[in-house]
Amino acid sequence: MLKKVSVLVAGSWGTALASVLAENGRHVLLWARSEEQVQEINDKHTNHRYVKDVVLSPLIKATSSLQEAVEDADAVIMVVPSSGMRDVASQIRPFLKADALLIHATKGFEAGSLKRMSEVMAEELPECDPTRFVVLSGPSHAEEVVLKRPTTVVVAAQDLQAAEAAQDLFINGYFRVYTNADVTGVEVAGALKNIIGLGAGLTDGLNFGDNAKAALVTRGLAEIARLGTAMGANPLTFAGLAGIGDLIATCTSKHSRNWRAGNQIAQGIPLSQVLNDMGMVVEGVKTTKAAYELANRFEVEMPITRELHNVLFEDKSPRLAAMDLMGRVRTHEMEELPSDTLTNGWK
Ligand SMILES: NC(=O)C1=CN([C@@H]2O[C@H](COP(=O)(O)OP(=O)(O)OC[C@H]3O[C@@H](n4cnc5c(N)ncnc54)[C@H](OP(=O)(O)O)[C@@H]3O)[C@@H](O)[C@H]2O)C=CC1
Ligand SMILES: O=C(CO)COP(=O)(O)O
Repeated sequence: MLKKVSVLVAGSWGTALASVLAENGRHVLLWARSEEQVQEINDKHTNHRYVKDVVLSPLIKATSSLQEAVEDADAVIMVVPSSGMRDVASQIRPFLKADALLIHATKGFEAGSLKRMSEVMAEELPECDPTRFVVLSGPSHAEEVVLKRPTTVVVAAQDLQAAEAAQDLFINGYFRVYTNADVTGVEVAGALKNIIGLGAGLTDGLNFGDNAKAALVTRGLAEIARLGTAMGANPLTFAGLAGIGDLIATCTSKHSRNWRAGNQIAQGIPLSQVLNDMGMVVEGVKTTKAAYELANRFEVEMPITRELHNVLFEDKSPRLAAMDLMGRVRTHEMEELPSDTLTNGWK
């Protein structure tokens, strides 16, 4: 039985996941970095900056002490942005129980090392049992989860028991949790969908229309699956909730910070201003750079990622990027399949 459950940190998604746990009758300890936010959560049961107009369950208690949050915890849910994962993981190392269930819900890679979040956690928490690591991902905007709107996610772990423990912890009538064994696929899909979400915001901002967005999502999925498979993922994972599911949620929703960032860039607002004004994490920007580097490392073709990289970091005009994508050398739709498979239909 998982008695003590903690969530790190009290941003939008951490607060939403804490609310699901509280709905399931769990007492949750939520780590927040500022004393002011801790007081707001404990005294007013709100977290206005990250989840507006929502009254939180009294079962959620906040603390600014990582030690208090993690010591003796049976399950720790890591929801820090990818840029802070290594630092937070190293800070909790002295306090964490070796057999704690460690679930992360972060969508990104570590900049520079290009490591997946579970790899970063494993490096910083060598005493922890790697079979207790779980990733939670899928189409799940915090704004809807805190309103108890029907949502589905997937939890992946090497070990079925760990995945099922995470499933038991979160599942309820509005939050349906599936299991999957493909940790790499679920992490890669969750990170890379944000690039396509940024692209969808750009596409909509340029009024390219529905055909263009359908093309972006479909061809985006093809290049996500191409890189993911090269990194060792099961290609079928990309047809699931962490893949196509989250692409749909991110590319069609105004809740998406990545979509909104792309949309604002299309209006000519500089990237630095977009990120500054958002006041929340936009993982897709750093992930575009990481995926561009991973595509080079694994020698995988990722034309949408490459063009977005050029728009975000090389000052290329989004219209020219779109023209260059449309003008690429003609190819078979399933170009990654072996060449005899590609020609089979014509024999
Ligand atoms: N929002 C959503 O709907 C979903 C988000 N996710 C993923 O969850 C992760 C967190 O995103 P989200 O909660 O939305 O982000 P928010 O922008 O809502 O909140 C960010 C939180 O992270 C804290 N933080 C920022 N930098 C660091 C750091 N270096 N170390 C520790 N904590 C830090 C902030 O603290 P402070 O306030 O003190 O600055 C804040 O609590 C991302 O990877 C995102 O992709 C996944 C699914 C859904
Ligand atoms: O991952 C998410 C929904 O599944 C949230 O997306 P954004 O980070 O773009 O808001």
